Amino acid sequence: MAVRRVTVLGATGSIGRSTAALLEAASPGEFEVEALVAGRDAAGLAAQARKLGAKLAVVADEAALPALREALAGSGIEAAAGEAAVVEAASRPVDWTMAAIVGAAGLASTLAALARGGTLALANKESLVCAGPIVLDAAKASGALLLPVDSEHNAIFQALVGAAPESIEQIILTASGGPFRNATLAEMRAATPEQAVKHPVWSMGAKISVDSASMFNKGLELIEAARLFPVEPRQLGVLVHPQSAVHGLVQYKDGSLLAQLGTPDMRTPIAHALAWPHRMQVDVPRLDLAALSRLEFSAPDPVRFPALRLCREALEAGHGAPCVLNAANEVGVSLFLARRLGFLDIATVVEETLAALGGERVPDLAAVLALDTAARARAHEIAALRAAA
Ligand SMILES: NC(=O)C1=CN([C@@H]2O[C@H](COP(=O)(O)OP(=O)(O)OC[C@H]3O[C@@H](n4cnc5c(N)ncnc54)[C@H](OP(=O)(O)O)[C@@H]3O)[C@@H](O)[C@H]2O)C=CC1
Ligand SMILES: CC(=O)[C@@H](O)[C@H](O)COP(=O)(O)O
Ligand SMILES: [Mn+2]
Repeated sequence: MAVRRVTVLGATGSIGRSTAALLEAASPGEFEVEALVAGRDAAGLAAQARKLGAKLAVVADEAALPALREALAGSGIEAAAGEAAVVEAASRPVDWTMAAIVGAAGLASTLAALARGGTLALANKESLVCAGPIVLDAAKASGALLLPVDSEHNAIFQALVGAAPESIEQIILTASGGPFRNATLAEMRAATPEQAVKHPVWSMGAKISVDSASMFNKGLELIEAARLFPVEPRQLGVLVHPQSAVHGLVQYKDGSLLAQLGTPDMRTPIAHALAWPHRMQVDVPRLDLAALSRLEFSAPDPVRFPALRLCREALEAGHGAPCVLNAANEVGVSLFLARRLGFLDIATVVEETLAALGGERVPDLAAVLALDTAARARAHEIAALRAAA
């Protein structure tokens, strides 16, 4: 088989490291790494670039360039920094790109990779949420193949293969319920960042871990699913499933329910996207159904987890509402992690920012970026008022 060239955006993060582990475990000559991109972790990026024999390593933060250069000295690996360098790295010709930068910060490189063509394995759900039609149009224009890596969407993609849209009755996303699945509202009000990032099942970056705790992750995933799959919002459902063994389900109109199961390890969906349409050997622990013995499912609690309602409202409102919701949530999460906002206030900041700016139109990328900036500013103002109250 011909060598496949790959680029990893967000290489030093949780998804990036899982992707690197698969590339490292592959047979010699199977993959060639073109570029690795990170935010500011120069040491982690350089170590990974050396291990994988990358041609280029890029940090978004220009202040991290001297450290990156020093860490790569003598390796022959090119080093670069800044937002333009990130986009240039994403535009370089490769067969496969992993988009795993966290947040709307990943949008420009996701679009650059799609414009170039090839396969884009998408973990960066925020880019689909804040600019869904623009991302999908970019894939269509270049003929790029967009494969979902988010575990639920990857599962649904697998359960949908070969399905006619009219045969689908419902798509169900499973949710672990996060660290506060059984917490009281009072406990959630007093929640600390340490408690919120302690996910009961998955090992992930801080932002998505907080999103899982608030269930904004599942709400963002509802919007992501509406962008990716040929169904109406009313055909999308969420079930809390604490074991996280079933990742997603498709209910067909003949009564069949198809699901994808596996141990909660992101190497499986990443490998699915890396090998598609084939399968590759992955040495993750196998799901032992007899040991698990029981699979539980329940409806999410709308009172403790208003995020699902807010995300559904933004999805129904369309236009700029998902962009505003995403930006406000990113602000809320970062303030919460910095101990400047209460956990439950994240949803309040999102709701109030949506009420202020959710009706804006976003005809093009410039409008999306302007609305993202405006929503962040408004979310900061709202959060400051809450902190002062
Ligand atoms: N982790 C998981 O299991 C899953 C994650 N996802 C999605 O995948 C994405 C990544 O998540 P995760 O890996 O957990 O996040 P992490 O926080 O672990 O990693 C984020 C990565 O993005 C880089 N980064 C941050 N800001 C920038 C920037 N401005 N420009 C370039 N790179 C940047 C970070 O670099 P640095 O290290 O230098 O800060 C790091 O490499 C998110 O969108 C998340 O929702 C989806 C499903 C599962
Ligand atoms: C692994 C993955 O895809 C995450 O998005 C995961 O779903 C988070 O867990 P929650 O179900 O708790 O949001
Ligand atoms: Mn997910």
